[in-house]
Amino acid sequence: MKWQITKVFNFEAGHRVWKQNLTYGRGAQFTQKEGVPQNKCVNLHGHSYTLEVVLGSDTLSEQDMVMDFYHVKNALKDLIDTIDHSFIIDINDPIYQELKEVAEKYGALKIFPVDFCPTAEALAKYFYDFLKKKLQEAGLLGEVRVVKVVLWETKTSKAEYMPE
Ligand SMILES: Nc1nc2c(c(=O)[nH]1)N=C([C@H](O)[C@H](O)COP(=O)(O)OP(=O)(O)OP(=O)(O)O)CN2
Repeated sequence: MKWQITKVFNFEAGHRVWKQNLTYGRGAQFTQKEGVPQNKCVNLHGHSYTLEVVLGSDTLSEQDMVMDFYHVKNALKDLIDTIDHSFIIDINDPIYQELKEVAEKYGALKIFPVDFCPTAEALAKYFYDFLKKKLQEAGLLGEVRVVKVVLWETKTSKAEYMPE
């Protein structure tokens, strides 16, 4: 890709990494020396997320742009507005049904159901797939590619999704 542009979005959301288990699995050997760690991310908690979407193209439009940043913003606007101040929850999470009932009963909990454990990695893929589909529907995929999506969960932790 000759050109790449990046648009940054910020949103607040809660989630819970219900699959977190620090006692086994990939990398657990680095943690075992600390004793039994707490799986703190299984708790309901929130983040000020920063999302970076990178679009690329080998050509510029008649306006000398990969795509106007304004259009990039609008392609994701509805999704960002929906996920902002929501609680992202996996429909396979054992507490999903009860949380859904609480949300319906009190109306003070906006849930954003997904069908994966909402890690930074999985959410980065979610945004990537969403934006790629938008470009596809607009007939733009031949000219413009989603190069990658970066999702910052905290100031020290981010995930990147760049499948191609
Ligand atoms: N590979 C991943 N690991 C973890 C994820 C994730 O999405 N992908 N998520 C979490 C939690 O959601 C957590 O909130 C963030 O974890 P962590 O970076 O450990 O947070 P800290 O604030 O404790 O980090 P510091 O090292 O203190 O900056 C857990 N793991």
